Amino acid sequence: MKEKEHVEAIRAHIVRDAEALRGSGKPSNDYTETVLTAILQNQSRELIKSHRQPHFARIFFKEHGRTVNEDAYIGRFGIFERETLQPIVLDWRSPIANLYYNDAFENVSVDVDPKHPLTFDLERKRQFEFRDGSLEAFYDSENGALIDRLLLERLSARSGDKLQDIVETIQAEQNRIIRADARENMVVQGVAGSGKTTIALHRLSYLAYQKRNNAAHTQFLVIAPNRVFLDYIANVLPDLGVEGVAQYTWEDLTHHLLPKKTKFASEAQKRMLFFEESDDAKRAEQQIIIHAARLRGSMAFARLLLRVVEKVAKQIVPDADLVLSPRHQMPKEEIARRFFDDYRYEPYLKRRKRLLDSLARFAQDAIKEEIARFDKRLTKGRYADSLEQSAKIKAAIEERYARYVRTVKNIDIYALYRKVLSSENNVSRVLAELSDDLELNEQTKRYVLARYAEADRTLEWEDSAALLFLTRHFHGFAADTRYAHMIVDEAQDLSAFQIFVLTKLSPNATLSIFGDVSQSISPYKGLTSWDEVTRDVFAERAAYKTLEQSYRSTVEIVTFANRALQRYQTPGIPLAKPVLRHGVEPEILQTDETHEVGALIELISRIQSEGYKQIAVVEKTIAACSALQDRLQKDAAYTLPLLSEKTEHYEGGLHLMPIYMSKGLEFDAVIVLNPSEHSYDARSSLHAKLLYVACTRALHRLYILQKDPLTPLLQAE
Ligand SMILES: Nc1ncnc2c1ncn2[C@@H]1O[C@H](COP(=O)(O)OP(=O)(O)OP(=O)(O)O)[C@@H](O)[C@H]1O
Repeated sequence: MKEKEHVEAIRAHIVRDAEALRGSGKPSNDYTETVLTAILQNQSRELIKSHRQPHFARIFFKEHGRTVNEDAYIGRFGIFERETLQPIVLDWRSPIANLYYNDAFENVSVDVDPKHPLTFDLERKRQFEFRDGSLEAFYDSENGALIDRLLLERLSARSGDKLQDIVETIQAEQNRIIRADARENMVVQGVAGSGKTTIALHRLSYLAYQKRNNAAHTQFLVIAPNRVFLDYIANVLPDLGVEGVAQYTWEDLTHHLLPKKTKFASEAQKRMLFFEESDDAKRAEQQIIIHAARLRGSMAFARLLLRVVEKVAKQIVPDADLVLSPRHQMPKEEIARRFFDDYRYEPYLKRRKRLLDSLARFAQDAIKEEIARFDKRLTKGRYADSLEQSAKIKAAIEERYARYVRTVKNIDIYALYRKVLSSENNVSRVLAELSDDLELNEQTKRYVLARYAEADRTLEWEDSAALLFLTRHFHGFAADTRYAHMIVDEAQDLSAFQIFVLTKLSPNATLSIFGDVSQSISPYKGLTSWDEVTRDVFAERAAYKTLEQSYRSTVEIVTFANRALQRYQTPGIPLAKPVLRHGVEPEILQTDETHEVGALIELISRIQSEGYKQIAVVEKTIAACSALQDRLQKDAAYTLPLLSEKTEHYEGGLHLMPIYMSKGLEFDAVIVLNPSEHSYDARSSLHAKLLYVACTRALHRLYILQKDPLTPLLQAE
């Protein structure tokens, strides 16, 4: 059958099937029926989505040991004959679809049945091009070259308003990550634009497909850097057929899990200290702040806290018997047994509550029995005496009970936390594990001790991992945080301790962690290498994978961005390799103070006239952004909307933003404003990384608008 006719035949099937599904499944109180209805509704939604483009590829293959040649169509969603269960189109996530994504053509092993992988030879891959729902053309490839052609075409046509799915062009190295074993934890280090965010979300879709018949195992969590970013990725999961994934920023998750509303200091001031000009005094202060942050984000600190937790837990149970009457006593061993054995699956303060409840029942029984005993001994007519005496018995037991209960210690995790960090011994011990620099350790110790001695000092985000850790042990986490799998994006901004806390969120969850340490641009937090995560958090049991190809930007832009980074390359982390998509060389435009505003407006308008809509104008700091906004308004009545952490919704378009807000996003064109030698110090790896992040946000065009001499960081060597 010709391909066009085949598409129409599939569409006719879709219409029939969707019609049949419409009546099936009804509201019910029965669990099985409810699940079934949800599955049918889901199938119906997928069929409707498939109608426009039922498939995007076809593969021709032969299984080893068999003589027949086979073929299969691959689409976003599987379509099958309902009676015979014969596939018409295979879901891109199905095992056989692996043949399409694999770069080899011969001896490709596929886990159709995980216990017996099958081996195939691939004869051809066919790709289909649909335009506005109509099949325009198809191309065959016997060696993979064609796949590159489609990839280049897709990347050239890409516009960065919202992240999109890439099921047609997933690359082999990305496919291996998407399909990695769900039972395995994974750390992925990928250069800027290597598709980390995209494949993280495709991985969730793949896992959801694998577990599609088991609703209890499809609870997923995505941790992303900010709300703008969550908006940016919002469309991908629904497009990939995954609904209801919990999505949090670290900040939102922290507020959700802590036992009470806690105020954390904003990071604005700290960012100023690092991003504005530095002198020697400021640099010294920065070192101490970085070291104090490392202390609180380290696994050495987590280990110290665990020891503290175990010690404090022992102090909750009094070292004395509960004696309510000569006949009603509970030995301390029994009380400890209840606390440490009977309730061992509960967090400590829940155990404490259960213990107190059980002691209260014991006291009530004691009162009843002692009064009954007294009543039995009474002779007739002494009713008034009896009442009086019963009240006395009750009061005496209650008094003894209350006295005992006062010795069952309660724990305030906030006070405990401050106490831990007000102890010279604790702080010195952890610092000594982190660094041999005695002077720096000493200064940091003094800084930390002074900070935590003050009971009303506002907490910082650096404290959040420890507070969550204490919450978990003493209060427990809310029951709605049971996940099968968690995706952490931009994970270089989290500390090892934060990632460790995430591993403790759900008992059996696994994590896929994506990030790029070359984009660690918050020196006071985050990771500079993955070692502490792979070694201390996962005890070397997480798979470590790297992605080196950069797909987002043109060769010219990636080469330019690499200039900044190559001086400060993290050992073991390679520079980005661009996919062979060429474009226009980045342009460095000269201007001066008087003409800067006019030049910027003119440049924006030139870019827009070329058809680009997603444009970022980036400055180093939020203060510089505000100053520019004012000047544009005053000098030219020009409004340039600002993207900041206060932005609630992101719809794309033209924006001014500090570089740290652009992280994770992408734009058709990026204008970097005045990266001078003054504002981007060639001796600062932080400044180099900031420029790297800024430049790698651009898909097609990069401009530098320069009024002062260009920083050496962006000059050709
Ligand atoms: N296989 C692919 N096919 C088509 N486009 C791709 C592919 N891989 C990545 N891309 C595109 O490359 C761009 C970068 O992807 P993404 O934002 O996921 O990368 P990232 O590694 O998270 O980047 P960064 O760390 O710089 O924020 C996106 O436009 C994405 O659609």
